[in-house]
Amino acid sequence: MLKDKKITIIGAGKMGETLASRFLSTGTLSRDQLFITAKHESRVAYFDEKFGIKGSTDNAAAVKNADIILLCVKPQIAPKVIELIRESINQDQLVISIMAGYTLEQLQKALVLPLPVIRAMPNTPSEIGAGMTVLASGNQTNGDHIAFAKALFDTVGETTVLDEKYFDAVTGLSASGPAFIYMVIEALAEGGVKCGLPRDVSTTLVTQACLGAARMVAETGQHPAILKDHVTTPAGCTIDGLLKLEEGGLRVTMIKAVDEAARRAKELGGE
Ligand SMILES: NC(=O)C1=CN([C@@H]2O[C@H](COP(=O)(O)OP(=O)(O)OC[C@H]3O[C@@H](n4cnc5c(N)ncnc54)[C@H](OP(=O)(O)O)[C@@H]3O)[C@@H](O)[C@H]2O)C=CC1
Ligand SMILES: O=C(O)[C@@H]1CCC=N1
Repeated sequence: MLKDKKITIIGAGKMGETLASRFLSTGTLSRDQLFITAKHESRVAYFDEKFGIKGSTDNAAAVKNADIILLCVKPQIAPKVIELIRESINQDQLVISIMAGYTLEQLQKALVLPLPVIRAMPNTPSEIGAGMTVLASGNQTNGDHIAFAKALFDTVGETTVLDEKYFDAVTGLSASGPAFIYMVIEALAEGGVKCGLPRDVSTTLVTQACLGAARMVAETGQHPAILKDHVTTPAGCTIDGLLKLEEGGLRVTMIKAVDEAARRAKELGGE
């Protein structure tokens, strides 16, 4: 489906690189199908050296021959960047934005022409094909546009389509979530070190505990609370650890972390 499509990534930073490298490594796209832009020439040169993907700092020229334009700049500079490209885009092209907080309505207004637009919210585990992407589409899109977006993001992990009203929550949980989990992994590994484990062993053990626990939730379909109860032997050791987590307010803190990230995501679109 994507074999003859040309894709321009506007703003090839961390996420642009994550997506491009996966598109290439899975054979979904060839380097000739990809083009990138960045602010600095050094970043453009980096993409050429590392992936053989050509690029430039000229956003308007970069979108002209693309079938799909993937907007990966920060939401704060979206109005400026869209103003640069909008006169070079036509209705045969599909615009996909991964920008946090920047709504389909804002995107459509900034582009002026009624163009097919899709919002996508991926996350960094996309780099290894373990990503999660949520899609929402604008009112000019048809089934083909959604199928293209799905085919693209299916190569980086799981994909689902949701109403746009959920996007700030999706951003706070699914896109920011990996950072929260890395912090948990880091902290638990420190716990192992505190108890005398070598650091590398500690990190391996906590990583496997996280992978195993995540797979248990995904594959057994059981509620996490039930799975937690299976670990927690009466008068055993786990309950003492859980008590410390409750004393430290882990659950409240986690809920607030997602809520705060979602609140900030919403705010980003208006800056
Ligand atoms: N990081 C994440 O986990 C996720 C991020 N997102 C969204 O992805 C987007 C990018 O985030 P991220 O990759 O982390 O950010 P980065 O800061 O790594 O990337 C932004 C890129 O934009 C480029 N850029 C800046 N100004 C311009 C310009 N005028 N024209 C063209 N390119 C420009 C920068 O170029 P240069 O390198 O030359 O400075 C940089 O490469 C954001 O909108 C974010 O909300 C969505 C989901 C997850
Ligand atoms: O922190 C951010 O703003 C971006 C969007 C979601 C994940 N990273």
